Amino acid sequence: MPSQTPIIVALDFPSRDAALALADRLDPALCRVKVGKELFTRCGPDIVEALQAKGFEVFLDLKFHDIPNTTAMAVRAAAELGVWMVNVHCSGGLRMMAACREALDKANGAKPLLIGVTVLTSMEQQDLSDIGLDIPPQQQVLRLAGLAARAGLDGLVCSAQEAQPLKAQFPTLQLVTPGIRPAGSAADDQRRILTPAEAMAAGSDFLVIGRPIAQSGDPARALAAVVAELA
Ligand SMILES: O=c1ccn([C@@H]2O[C@H](COP(=O)(O)O)[C@@H](O)[C@H]2O)c(=O)[nH]1
Repeated sequence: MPSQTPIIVALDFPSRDAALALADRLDPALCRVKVGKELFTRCGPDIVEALQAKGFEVFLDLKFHDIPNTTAMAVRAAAELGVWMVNVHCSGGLRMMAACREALDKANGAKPLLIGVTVLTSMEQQDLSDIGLDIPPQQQVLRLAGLAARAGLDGLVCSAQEAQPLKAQFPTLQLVTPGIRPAGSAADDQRRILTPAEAMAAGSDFLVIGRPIAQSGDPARALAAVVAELA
């Protein structure tokens, strides 16, 4: 049965053994898991299958960003892996996102949620200025969200700091929010952060949490604390 939890634990590890060791300490009823660039590049599709065999729904977080045909075929390949969620960069543009939507709509079998990455949660105003975007992160997020909605995407990756205005303008889009930090946790390289409870109150649908759980001495306890915070 599909899980109802909003929590997605990022398995950012360099090996299959390390990722599966953490998965074994987590309960698929309490969280989904995310396979990102490091783990997938080292282990390939096998790691997705191994996590699914343990009962986890998998968010394949490869943030595809390429020309429309290449990205659409990558999204279709992800669907064939049976992942629950897949994502592309909204800055790949409207035609690229629309091509991904069309590829998934034409695919047979279960379709993953198709999510657009807006502005990375590690970025702040200065980072945007550095790449020639002299506007606040929230303005760029809202602009990209409009494109994602036009392309028919199912949701967005954004900071929970933008969840309120996004939900007001795009109520049907699912908001997937990394940059979640329980009170007292280190921000690490994240810049636009909120606590789990703040994020849910702002309108997040899914919370992506990596290091605060994965690098804690007791991941099961760290996950239970987030579950309790949201109860
Ligand atoms: O804007 C984004 C998009 C993706 N991520 C990913 O989420 C996790 C966050 O991990 P933490 O250890 O909780 O910081 C990580 O896998 C990122 O690749 C993101 O942080 N921000």
